[in-house]
Amino acid sequence: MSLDTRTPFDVEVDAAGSVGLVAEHLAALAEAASRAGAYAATVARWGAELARRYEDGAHLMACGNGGSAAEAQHLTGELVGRFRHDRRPLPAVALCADSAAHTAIANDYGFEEVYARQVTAWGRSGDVLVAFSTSGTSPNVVAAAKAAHEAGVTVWALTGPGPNPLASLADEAVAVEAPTTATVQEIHLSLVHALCVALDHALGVQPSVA
Ligand SMILES: O=C(CO)[C@@H](O)[C@H](O)[C@H](O)[C@H](O)COP(=O)(O)O
Repeated sequence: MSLDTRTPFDVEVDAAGSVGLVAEHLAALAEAASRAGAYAATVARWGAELARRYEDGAHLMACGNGGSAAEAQHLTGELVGRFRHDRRPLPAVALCADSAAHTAIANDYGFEEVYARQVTAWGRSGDVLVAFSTSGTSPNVVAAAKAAHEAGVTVWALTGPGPNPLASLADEAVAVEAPTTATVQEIHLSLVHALCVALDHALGVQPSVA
């Protein structure tokens, strides 16, 4: 076992050495965010469309890998729970969250099928699949989009720079122009919140009066 012999002073020096890298990361985010207004019209339309579909009894599914799996769960958490203001729970499922189904499908049919099979199980005409992939090439997310179309489910994709296979396959896509996976993910998270803003507006959700 090796002991860390650094003093608190050394650690401060190390931290100072990374300040430039941190600032660079944040500058890339600010730069990407400054261009994200270009996605506003699409996300606002998705919010209004989702509200209309929820009124008709539709469901939302979301999927992605790694950080994008977390984005998928973040979105469905906002919908089943709430965003800024109290409202009824909205039906939404993150397909990455069922570990038993996920591992069984991966084990028995292959990893590419983990989302497609769940989309086929749950998806009904009029539902929406929100598919996250920073590369737009993840085979399991692309397969989910194909399965969605076979089931009459609308696909909205959030990806990194286009063109990419998922964006091309989706009914509509926001292909975020950003230099790294991390920055694309950070803009995707903002767009998840923006979608909730648009949805709640379309549903007429108001701050509750205390
Ligand atoms: O979060 C990160 C990197 O920031 C990683 O976990 C990343 O999400 C994974 O490498 C994913 O497998 C990438 O897949 P995708 O976004 O290209 O579909």
